[in-house]
Amino acid sequence: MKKVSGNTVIVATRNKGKVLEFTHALAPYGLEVRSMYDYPDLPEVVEDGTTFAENAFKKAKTVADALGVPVLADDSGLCVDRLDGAPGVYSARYAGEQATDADNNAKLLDALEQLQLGEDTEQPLLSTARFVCSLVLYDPATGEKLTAEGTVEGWITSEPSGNKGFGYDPLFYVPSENKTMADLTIEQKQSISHRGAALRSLVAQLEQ
Ligand SMILES: O=P(O)(O)OP(=O)(O)OP(=O)(O)OC[C@H]1O[C@@H](n2cnc3c(O)ncnc32)[C@H](O)[C@@H]1O
Ligand SMILES: [Mg+2]
Repeated sequence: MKKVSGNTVIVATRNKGKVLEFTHALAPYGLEVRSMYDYPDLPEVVEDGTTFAENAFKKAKTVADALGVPVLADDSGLCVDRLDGAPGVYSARYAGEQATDADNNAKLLDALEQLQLGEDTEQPLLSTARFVCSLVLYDPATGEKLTAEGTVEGWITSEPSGNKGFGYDPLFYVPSENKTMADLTIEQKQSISHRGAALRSLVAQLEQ
C-alpha cells in the first residue's frame, strides 16, 4: 500500500489539537502533516457512523477520494462508564452541533454531578472513563485500508486542571501520572494516550 504522498501525510481533520499531535508524532519519521485546512473545497464528511471505526473510515475515504491520494483519519471520543458509554461517538457535539470544548465539558460535569446528588460522597473522581481513538489510512488507488485503535483508561474529575491538549483533557484524570491529560506535555500525552497508542500500532503495521 502506498503510505503517503512524498513526505506528506494528509490527515482528514479540522481539529487543531489533533493536527498538533499528529505533527509532533510524525516529525521524527521525517513526515509533515497537512489537514483539511490546507485544502479548500473539500466535501463535508457526515459523521453518522455508529462506531469510531466507521466514522474514521468515512473521513479517510471522503477526503482521499476527493484528493486522489492516501489519507489518514482519526475518529475519537470519550466513553464514560456511569453514563453508559456516553458521549462516545457524539463526543464532539455532546452539548449541541456548535458546541465548544467548554460547553461539552460543562455538560459532562453536570450529567455526572446530577448522578452524584443524593449520594453520601463528595469525592472528585466521578466515574471511570476511557478515551478511544480509531485510525484509518485509506488508499483510493487500491481501495486498501489500514486500521488501528488505541484506548487510555482514566477517571472524570470534578476538579478540572491544566491548559494543554484539547477537548475533555482537563477533566480526564490519569492515575498513573497523578495528573489530568491537560496537565501533560504533548510528549507525555503522546506516550500514554489513545491517539499515541493507535498511531504506534499503525506505524508498526506500515513498517511490516
Ligand atoms: O472530526 P474531526 O475533524 O477530526 O474533528 P472533531 O473534533 O470533530 O473530532 P471527532 O469527530 O473525532 O470528535 C472527537 C471529540 O472527542 C474529544 N476528544 C478526542 N480525542 C481527544 C483527546 O485527545 N483529548 C480530549 N478530547 C478528545 C474531543 O472533544 C473531540 O472533539
Ligand atoms: Mg468530527
